[in-house]
Amino acid sequence: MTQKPLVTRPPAPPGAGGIVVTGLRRSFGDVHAVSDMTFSARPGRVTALIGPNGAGKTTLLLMLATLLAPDAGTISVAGHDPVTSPEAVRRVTGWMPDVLGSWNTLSVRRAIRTTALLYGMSAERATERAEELISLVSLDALANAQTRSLSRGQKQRLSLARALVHDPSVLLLDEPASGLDPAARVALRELVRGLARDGRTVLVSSHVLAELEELADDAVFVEAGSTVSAERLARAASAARPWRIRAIGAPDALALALSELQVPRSAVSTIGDSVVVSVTSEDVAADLLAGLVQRGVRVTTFAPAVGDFERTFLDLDREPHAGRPGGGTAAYPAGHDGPRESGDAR
Ligand SMILES: Nc1ncnc2c1ncn2[C@@H]1O[C@H](COP(=O)(O)OP(=O)(O)OP(=O)(O)O)[C@@H](O)[C@H]1O
Repeated sequence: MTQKPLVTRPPAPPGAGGIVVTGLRRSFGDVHAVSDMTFSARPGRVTALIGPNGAGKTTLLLMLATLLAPDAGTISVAGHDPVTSPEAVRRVTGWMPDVLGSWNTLSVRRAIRTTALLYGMSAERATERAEELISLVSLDALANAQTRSLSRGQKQRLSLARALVHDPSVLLLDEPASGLDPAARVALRELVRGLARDGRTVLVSSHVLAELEELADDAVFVEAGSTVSAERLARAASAARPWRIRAIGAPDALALALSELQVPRSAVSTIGDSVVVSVTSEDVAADLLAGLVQRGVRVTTFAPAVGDFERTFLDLDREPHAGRPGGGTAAYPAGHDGPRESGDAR
């Protein structure tokens, strides 16, 4: 498996496609919800927005969606400024809020159709579009159900359908997988990746890092209202990482081989039937695996114990940083250029 490269990039020049944010700030009284955010999200890619509770993710998304004015800084959404050209931004942006505000007594079909009419579609086109989207998000069986009767996961699917009504080139998804069962999560992931493959810019906020690992190409790390610096991300990338090892046969064989390979005892722990070894790089991991196999250890699992996003998130959390507790932003191309690890070690 290929470790995701931890490379930061400067924001694209204003006016370019996708999302470009520079020096963004927004406070609520004394609370600096967004204090210094700078990043870009590129067309054709899914960008994860990662940060602890209260880091400023929703406040950022609201500003991108024209629903909240920044105090300072600049935003470009597909070349448009949400402050000076909110209508242009709304035409190109699909917004899926973390909680769906819907017309409770309308059916799913009518809710989508009404949204399409509000976007200026003809009655005939709005009807067609509602059917297309109902099928896309697999709400066919519930098309005539009142939206108030939907479960949380079904509401999420309706919310996504509404966000897609006008075929936007930029998608802002706030916790899209919240409330979805595993099968619906997989379907959402395929759908969102397909939307990005078609050239859309997708910015997605979620707390479920393992899920973002599967979904996102890039990541923006946010802490206490700011984007995390390239230097801190680079430090986090070079930190030691836990690898999980399982082997068939006598447990002592693995322990003996690790000792022969001079792996310090302090770098080894046991979780259930796995041994977890702290490893500083993929090169070291490759040598370790080769050494174990040479010594006759019958290795069945050898993989990072946590995903790249989760590891970076946890490493950042351990480091002291400026700003309010829990808050910062960073850009982290995740690289979907190789096959992924099976995930059995997550
Ligand atoms: N309208 C508001 N009035 C006052 N404070 C607010 C308002 N909206 C957000 N905040 C505060 O701003 C900070 C950032 O909130 P925000 O909702 O953007 O964080 P978040 O990263 O989306 O959090 P979570 O992951 O928990 O959803 C928090 O301290 C929050 O309490």
